[in-house]
Amino acid sequence: MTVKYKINELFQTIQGEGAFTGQPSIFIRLQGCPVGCSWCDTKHTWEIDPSLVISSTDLLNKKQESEHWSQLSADDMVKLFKLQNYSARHIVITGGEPCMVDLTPLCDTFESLGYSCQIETSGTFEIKTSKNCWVTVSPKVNMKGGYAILNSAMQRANEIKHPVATEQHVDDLKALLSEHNITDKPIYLQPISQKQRATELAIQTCIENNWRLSIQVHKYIGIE
Ligand SMILES: C[S@@+](CC[C@H](N)C(=O)[O-])C[C@H]1O[C@@H](n2cnc3c(N)ncnc32)[C@H](O)[C@@H]1O
Ligand SMILES: Nc1nc2[nH]cc(C(=O)O)c2c(=O)[nH]1
Ligand code: SF4
Ligand SMILES: [Mg+2]
Repeated sequence: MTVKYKINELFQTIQGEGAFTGQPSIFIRLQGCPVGCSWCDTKHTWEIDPSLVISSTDLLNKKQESEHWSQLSADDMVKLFKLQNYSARHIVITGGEPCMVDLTPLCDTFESLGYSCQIETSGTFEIKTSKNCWVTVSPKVNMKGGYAILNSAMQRANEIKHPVATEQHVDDLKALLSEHNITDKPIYLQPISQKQRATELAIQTCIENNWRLSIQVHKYIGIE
């Protein structure tokens, strides 16, 4: 049976975060996340309301963020890329929390067509994806949903991208890296909600630890 995914948004833009910043990318945003980060910038993806299903045409025509979602297979999505004349060759699967479902069939389909894949995940669900998929883990410590970071997610990560606003967030990250024995992965700090204090803290902490800064470039230049 063909797997269908719950999709909140599908659009083409420039990756604004982490190691692939600047890369033209097709974004696929899955519906549903139980993790409950108080500062989450995509709260419209949290609930899966069966009464809010829309067609793929309405999905592509969304003018603003909403809790509406479409049910699409990998092949449906490829047809939409063609319909939209997307030229990006990199696909970012985000959410919501994409790792609540098995992403392997999705990434396999895309990779068989020559696309490269990346997922953005909180590290609180087992990561099921293709071997070559680039995995960005943005670990979520002590969030309302009560989920824990999985060691398997920390080990699978190709990069760790940690949102920060306070010293506590930095301490949480250091403890996590030490607990999971992470010594050789690229670490990015991402200031929460473009706040000046958070940005200053991230800059200072990156310099002290030889980590990298990820500012959400798309928000500064006003693209999706
Ligand atoms: C919206 S999440 C979706 C994917 C997944 N649930 C996760 O948390 O990684 C995508 C990225 O945005 C980051 N993020 C969410 N809200 C943010 C905010 N207000 N400021 C900075 N980064 C934020 C997350 O930490 C994550 O790296
Ligand atoms: N341009 C752009 N880059 C992004 N990188 C990660 C995003 C996300 O919401 O997961 C995101 C997003 O929403 N837009
Ligand atoms: S895990 Fe990701 S999508 Fe879920 S609440 Fe946190 S930032 Fe938002
Ligand atoms: Mg975003």
